Amino acid sequence: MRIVEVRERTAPIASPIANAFIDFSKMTLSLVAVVTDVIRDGKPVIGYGFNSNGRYGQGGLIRERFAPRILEAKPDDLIDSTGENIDPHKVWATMFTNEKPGGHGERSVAIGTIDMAVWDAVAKIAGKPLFRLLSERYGTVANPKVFVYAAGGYYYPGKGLEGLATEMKSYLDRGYNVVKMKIGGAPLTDDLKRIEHVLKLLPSGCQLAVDANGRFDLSTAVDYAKALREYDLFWYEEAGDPLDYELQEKLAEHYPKPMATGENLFSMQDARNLIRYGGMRKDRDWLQFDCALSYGLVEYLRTLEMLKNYGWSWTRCIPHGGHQMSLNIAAGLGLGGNESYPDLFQPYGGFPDGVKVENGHIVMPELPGIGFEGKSDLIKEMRSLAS
Ligand SMILES: O=C([O-])CC(=O)C(=O)O
Ligand SMILES: [Mg+2]
Repeated sequence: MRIVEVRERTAPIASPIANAFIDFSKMTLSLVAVVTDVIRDGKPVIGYGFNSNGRYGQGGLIRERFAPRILEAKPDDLIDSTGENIDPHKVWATMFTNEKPGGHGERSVAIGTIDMAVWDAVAKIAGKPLFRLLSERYGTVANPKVFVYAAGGYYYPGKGLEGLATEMKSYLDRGYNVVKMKIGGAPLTDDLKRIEHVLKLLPSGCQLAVDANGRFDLSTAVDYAKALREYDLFWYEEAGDPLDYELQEKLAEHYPKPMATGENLFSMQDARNLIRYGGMRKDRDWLQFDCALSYGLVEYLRTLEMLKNYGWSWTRCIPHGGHQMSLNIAAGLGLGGNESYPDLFQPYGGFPDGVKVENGHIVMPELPGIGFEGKSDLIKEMRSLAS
């Protein structure tokens, strides 16, 4: 068996929203199809992948470096010991040929996108949902019930407090019990009004998380911490620059409640620096590393191993990105849950058709691969790339 083609298309996911650092008016992503010569139900197995929002499409890197390396490799160098399936670790090593360590840049996004498509193909060839394949391979107990929270609450031109309240209420109406909103794009006093407006409408048992998208210096992060610690927030996310581990560590002195970060750490080594030097507390803080931005599941497995070695439970991981790949990892390997964008970045985010959120959880359907075939608007886009 062999990989016969790797296709990429850069697609828009633009919207007028803004967080504290960027707007999404020109946002794109890469959609990838990995075409194999394995036939299932009379058709070649094709794996699909895409990168998470926030880092733009990676067509240049994929076309110039990573797809050619896969296609130039000897087919036997990419398959596993059964001879009947692709070995994602070997594909990863092939993509990483002649790449220096460190300075990860955005090649981690390009590789992560192809890696997603490879795992989709591997699970389809095995004829099972990816989360079942992962639990079998890595000795974990699969749990198809996954915690999900609703992310949104962006700064929208013209959207006042009422617009924010309507949005948050609509997430609660759809079964979520944790909702997330942006902070740091307005002065502290305005953000506190926005937060209090949302807190007022949350029924008991529901919680709010806030996300500053790396906007603050230490003193602003501390000012926010002093105000935010008066509330009962689900978490205070990405207060300062994602690579400023000292800021994160010092902030903990002022914020005894849960914090979250990690979506902009793109390698096991960066994640390890956060664990070593960021003062993150394994009894309450949350880790948001997103495989689709950070070299894929092959690297995420290394990150999970690192966490285990530092005594962190995988249940402290709730990845960024809101894609079905991380849902499978959560269900298969026992993460704490996954992000979800009920109304944003469609058709890429979300769940297979018919999957409902109940009391903040979804149940994974038993679809082969990652499950993209179960989401009709998404698979239509994907098939249009492959055909
Ligand atoms: O606004 C963004 O870049 C997305 C983000 O931080 C999140 O989903 O946590
Ligand atoms: Mg975030």
